[in-house]
Amino acid sequence: MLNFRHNLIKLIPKLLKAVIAQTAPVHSALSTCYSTSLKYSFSISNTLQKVQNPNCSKYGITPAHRIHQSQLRGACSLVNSGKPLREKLMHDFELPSPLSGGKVTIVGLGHVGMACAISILSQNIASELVLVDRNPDKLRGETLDLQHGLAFVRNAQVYGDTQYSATAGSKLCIVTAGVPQGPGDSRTSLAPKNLEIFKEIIPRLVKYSPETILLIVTNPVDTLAYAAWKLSGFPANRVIGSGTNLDSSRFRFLLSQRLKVVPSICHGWIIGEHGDSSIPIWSDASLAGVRLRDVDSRVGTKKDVENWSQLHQEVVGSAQEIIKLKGYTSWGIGLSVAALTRAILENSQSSYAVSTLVQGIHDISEDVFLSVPCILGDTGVSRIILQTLNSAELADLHNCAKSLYEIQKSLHF
Ligand SMILES: NC(=O)C1=CN([C@@H]2O[C@H](COP(=O)(O)OP(=O)(O)OC[C@H]3O[C@@H](n4cnc5c(N)ncnc54)[C@H](O)[C@@H]3O)[C@@H](O)[C@H]2O)C=CC1
Ligand SMILES: CC(=O)C(=O)O
Repeated sequence: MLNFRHNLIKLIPKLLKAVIAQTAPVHSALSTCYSTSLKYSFSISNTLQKVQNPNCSKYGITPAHRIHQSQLRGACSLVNSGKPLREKLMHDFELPSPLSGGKVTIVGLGHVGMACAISILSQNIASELVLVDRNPDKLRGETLDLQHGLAFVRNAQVYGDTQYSATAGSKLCIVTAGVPQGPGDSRTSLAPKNLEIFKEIIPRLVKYSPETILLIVTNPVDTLAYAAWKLSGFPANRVIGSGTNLDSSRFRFLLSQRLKVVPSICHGWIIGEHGDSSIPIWSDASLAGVRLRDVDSRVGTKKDVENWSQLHQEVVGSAQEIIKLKGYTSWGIGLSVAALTRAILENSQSSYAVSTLVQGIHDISEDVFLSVPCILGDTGVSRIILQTLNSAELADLHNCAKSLYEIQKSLHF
């Protein structure tokens, strides 16, 4: 590299002569050789692999020194003192692809949207985060606030816009926009209002990112995941509700508290509807692979003297408890969504309880979205795990499907 740079510097007089005498494209190529030789130790060898400009030979430059003009466009500015500082500081050599595959949009910058954003950013999951909200002041404020922390995370771009064109080419669109529950409100009571909001949002996301995956968080999440599926016209694998991933995580936390271990080694699925009628699968609950029911078959049943089933009641009551205490829930769902986002962007093929179209699964006849363990990757839901459910669990799941179907029938999509 050093020898080569030395040789290039020796060529400078010839190059300058050529620059003055010749046409614009050649000028650009040659003056780039000049500035490159003087200013940079950056990848000259890389440049030479791509050299193509045959005109260089006219000026006594050997084929090895030919430099493709397009690779070096902009470097002329380095010899032009009238150019902006940015161009004096840097030569745009090979700009990153605008569509890196890691572009994520979040619509709705309330408590939940921002918790999703900070969880995704701080874990370096997305390379590009686009924030959308209908409130322009909130949008600008939240965007600036996040941008001011970007020096402390791995390279990621964050920008906000009220226009959906900014979301174009998103790999994943997370929707948290909508009316939240107040104390005492049920999730299902939000359905009519949030459906109207979805009628506005979903077609716009689809217009600009027709290949995206939709991850729905707004409540009632199962009904709205169904709505997003209908409104988008997407195949079902590309519409996911955050579902009972949060409920399962709450369950694992509570198990860990009782067992006095960390949540990551406690396993247990909560399936069905996110919220009040969710279903705990006690038969699968385990500590580091040891099933609780293999140790005590009464766990989670009415005969259980230790009352482990209380944990599920606590899961069901969690949201209202937090809403009463702080007004809203945010961190748990933010981290849950970040985990789902990572699985999709990294094509991890890991399993999560998320809301998906379950028609035909476990003999469910209704076209409803409910949570079951799903494998997630870059196609969205790649597989649904067919759990071994006992008759009571199956009956609960069928009841869930029926009640969701009734709610859907009362809505106008
Ligand atoms: N699935 C889950 O596990 C959870 C779901 N949620 C749900 O998430 C939703 C959001 O909750 P929060 O963030 O607490 O509410 P919030 O009121 O703090 O934020 C909602 C945001 O949506 C925006 N918005 C409303 N309509 C919009 C539209 N048409 N276009 C763009 N932006 C719009 C608002 O301007 C606001 O910034 C609620 O439905 C809530 O029930 C909340 C926690 C957990
Ligand atoms: C609000 C809500 O759905 C939750 O935190 O579970």
